[in-house]
Amino acid sequence: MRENCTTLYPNDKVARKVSEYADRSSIDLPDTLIKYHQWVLDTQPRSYFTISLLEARLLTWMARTVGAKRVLEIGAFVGFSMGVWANAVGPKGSVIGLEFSPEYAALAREQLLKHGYDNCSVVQGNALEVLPTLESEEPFDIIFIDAQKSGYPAYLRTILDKSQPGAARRLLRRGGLILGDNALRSALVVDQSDDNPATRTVPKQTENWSWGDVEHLDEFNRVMHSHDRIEAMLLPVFDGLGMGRLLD
Ligand SMILES: C[S@@+](CC[C@H](N)C(=O)[O-])C[C@H]1O[C@@H](n2cnc3c(N)ncnc32)[C@H](O)[C@@H]1O
Repeated sequence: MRENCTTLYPNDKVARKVSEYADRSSIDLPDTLIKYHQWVLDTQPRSYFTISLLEARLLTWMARTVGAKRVLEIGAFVGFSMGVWANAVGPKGSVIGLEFSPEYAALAREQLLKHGYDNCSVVQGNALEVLPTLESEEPFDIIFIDAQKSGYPAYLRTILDKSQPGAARRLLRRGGLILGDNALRSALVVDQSDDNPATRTVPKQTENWSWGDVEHLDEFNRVMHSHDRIEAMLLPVFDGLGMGRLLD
């Protein structure tokens, strides 16, 4: 490498081929998860909310690598990524998902069961209020943040506050993972100039998103990187996956 730059792929065509190749060359997912994903694509107007199958493979691989048995997801939508965690932790593990929308929460509960995952529970409510009051008997091994982007810094603060070393009950275990999806948001966090086509294609304001949220994602990434209790890695694939390991 002549300069310190990780150029991912030269153009979209090559990137698509590489993504499909990586998909075929990565950890297998059970048919039931493939069908669940297809159900989301076929039935949900906001199917773009859900993670890709390649990201599902990465999350499965990570969960297995850290021996995760308990996963908390913030922003469950219709439950597909909860199903991914449920498959990864196995029937003796458990997954809790927080979801604001009563309709999505109900669909998530229904579809998780329909696809054979009975080790999941969905808590309906505003995760900004639910997370600080969540009582967990055992700490989680992984917390996956995938709700409204403006909430990421607050979710991170709460996780750290509620995971104090030596506390009788803590949210995340020592060595546990904090994962933040969409940490780069179509690269808008890094580049909002005309060079970035997302400045023309990403809407300024939707139900769960406004351009001002870029600042909150940037704050999340900065705190993940600079906090002395976290070792961070920001992966520039998918829509940016912020990853942090809790050190104490
Ligand atoms: C990107 S989607 C999650 C996708 C899901 N993790 C998946 O991969 O299938 C974000 C979800 O967060 C939910 N959400 C937004 N704000 C929330 C909040 N304050 N508390 C809980 N859920 C919230 C939205 O209703 C939406 O379903």
